Amino acid sequence: MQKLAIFGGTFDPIHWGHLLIAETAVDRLKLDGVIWAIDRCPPHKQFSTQLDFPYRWQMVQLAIANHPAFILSPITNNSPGYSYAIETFINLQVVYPETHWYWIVGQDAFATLPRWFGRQELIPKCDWLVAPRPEASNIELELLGLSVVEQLTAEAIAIRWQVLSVPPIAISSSLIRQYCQQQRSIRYLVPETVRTYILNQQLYKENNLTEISSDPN
Ligand SMILES: Nc1ncnc2c1ncn2[C@@H]1O[C@H](COP(=O)(O)OP(=O)(O)OP(=O)(O)O)[C@@H](O)[C@H]1O
Ligand SMILES: O=C(O)c1ccc[n+]([C@@H]2O[C@H](COP(=O)([O-])O)[C@@H](O)[C@H]2O)c1
Repeated sequence: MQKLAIFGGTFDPIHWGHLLIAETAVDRLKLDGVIWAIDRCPPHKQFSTQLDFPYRWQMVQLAIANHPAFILSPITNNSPGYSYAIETFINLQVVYPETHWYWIVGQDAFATLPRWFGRQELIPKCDWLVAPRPEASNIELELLGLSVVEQLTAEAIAIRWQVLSVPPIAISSSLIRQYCQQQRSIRYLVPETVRTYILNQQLYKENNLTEISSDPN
């Protein structure tokens, strides 16, 4: 049976931290692939603040090009409204049957897991790989794990999770958006193809979003 991990996120924009997490998962868990699932409309973030989906999709595509184990999710037509992880999972299960599933989350997303929509169905079906945020200590992560397990146990949800040991990397999408707004360099924070795309499209410069034609739908 093949082993696939889903890496879900807003990816606004994708950065080297994301790529290193996914690479570490492939390497450590001997995965056959990582599926990059971009949330069209994340339920926990204000929709109006996201860069339009086609831009984020295009940047992920550029960043993962030529990596044999990285797959851009074929599910791009999330139904109207919020993008829920459970929907992504159900759709991917149809495309990839006979799969042992993993789900990659950063520590901050892991902390919200006990509130995810459809968690009763989703959580037991995946092995959860948790990437620590660089500022977190081992003790903090352990305590977080205990808290998440306790909250889920109260709802009779069983979870299998483990820490994904990633070299700490203090890059976030918000840092990159901030640097762009301040006209600071983002070289070496994102892949060069992504940096060029951001510059050419003049992204993250407040109120200057334009239509592009690469929407996969
Ligand atoms: N540097 C990092 N270390 C560990 N996990 C990370 C890191 N950057 C992102 N993640 C995780 O990757 C997933 C997708 O992240 P997301 O697309 O929201 O990027 P982000 O950098 O966290 O964005 P923002 O700064 O806008 O919150 C989330 O589970 C998040 O916790
Ligand atoms: O489905 C939900 O209810 C839900 C609520 C909050 C976050 N998530 C997931 O959390 C992951 C990280 O999301 P983000 O937007 O913080 O990058 C991604 O896989 C989302 O699908 C999912």
